[in-house]
Amino acid sequence: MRVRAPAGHAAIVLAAGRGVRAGGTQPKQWCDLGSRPVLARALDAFAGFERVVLVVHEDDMGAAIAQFSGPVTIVTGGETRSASVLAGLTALEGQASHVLIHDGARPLTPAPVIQGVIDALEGGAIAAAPGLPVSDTLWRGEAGHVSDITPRDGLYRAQTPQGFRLPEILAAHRAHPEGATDDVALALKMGHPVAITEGSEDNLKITWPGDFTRAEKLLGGAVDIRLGNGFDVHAFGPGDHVWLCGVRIPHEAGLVGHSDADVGMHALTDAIYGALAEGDIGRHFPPSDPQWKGAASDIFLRHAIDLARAKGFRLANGDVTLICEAPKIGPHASAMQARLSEILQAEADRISVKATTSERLGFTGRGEGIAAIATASLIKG
Ligand SMILES: Nc1ccn([C@@H]2O[C@H](COP(=O)(O)OP(=O)(O)OP(=O)(O)O)[C@@H](O)[C@H]2O)c(=O)n1
Ligand SMILES: C[C@](O)(CO)[C@H](O)COP(=O)(O)O
Repeated sequence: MRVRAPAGHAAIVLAAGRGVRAGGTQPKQWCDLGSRPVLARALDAFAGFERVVLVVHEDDMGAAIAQFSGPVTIVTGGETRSASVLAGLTALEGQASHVLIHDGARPLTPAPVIQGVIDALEGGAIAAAPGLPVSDTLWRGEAGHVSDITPRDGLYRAQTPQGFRLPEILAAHRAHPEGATDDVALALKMGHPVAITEGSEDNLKITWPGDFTRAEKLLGGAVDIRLGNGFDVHAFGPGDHVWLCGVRIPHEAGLVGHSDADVGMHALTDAIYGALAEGDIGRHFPPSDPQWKGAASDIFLRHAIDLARAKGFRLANGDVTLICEAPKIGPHASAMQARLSEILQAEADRISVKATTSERLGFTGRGEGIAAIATASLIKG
């Protein structure tokens, strides 16, 4: 489900905290969760909003501009969460009717949670925020012992995004510079009713070190993995070298093809297109088009990986098998691996190049040409 953000609704994503409780060498929102920063994931949820204000610590301004500028307005936060919210609200003053205020430390907010807040505001609520009814018994503890039981009826765990009419929540923050642990508290101090919308257990806030493991488990359940295969053949013809996986190898014959006939790179390119359900090289670079005559095949491979990235995927690994009697591939395999990993901008240990003969059987066995098969796996996120 995609969030439907109405015109006039803006979002503030808070990322100016230092994440002391989570520990680590950098604030939690800048740490990777499933290979993307927590903060990038938090921002993704608001991609459908016209205006998004990202509030960061002054020390992180450079990194924020490098990674997120463009659709997002970036401002410097304050000493406390409330001070950071006020910085975000001030940047939006007069520019939106409603605002959703979200913790940048909540990377997995399901779309229905955000939509529920929007719907309540659209329905006329001044303020609305997601909560989860408390389901455990609540103790008060003193010196390691239970001293009292707090009745849990009517108690909720508050989540974000918390949504408000912008003028009202801005006035609330200005009237209460002492702040509060959330924005609902300030709306209540101003006497505004706050509608409770449906929260989600998946909408966790990374607070403690163990929360990363919980979030990774949740993410793992939703991971989108694609596999593709590719197969290609080129016949030998006149020449004194072949191109295989981007490496020029002297040989007693050349390979015949419209491009440079790099059979290994073609198979890997088709594997990536296959994983994306995007056809094959012929669809993107028609052999009938004279501009690809003699082309270096890295053009095709770069196009395939760029397409994968544009669709939000990254290469998990690629594996190419060349099938021929000659030339011998072994002495060149690591150069091929290095060249492919350079083109794909992937670590070398994600790229494999190997070879086999066909035991002198068939067209490869008779030395009439070279075949290649390849597999590529892509992961979203
Ligand atoms: N001065 C602050 C403090 C907090 N936040 C943001 O508010 C959200 C919720 O705060 P919390 O989980 O408490 O984050 P930290 O303050 O970073 O954590 P800690 O208290 O452990 O240092 C986070 O996205 C955090 O970056 C902020 O923008 N400005
Ligand atoms: C706003 C909040 O996420 C709602 O649960 C929470 O109050 C923030 O708590 P913090 O630990 O003070 O950041």
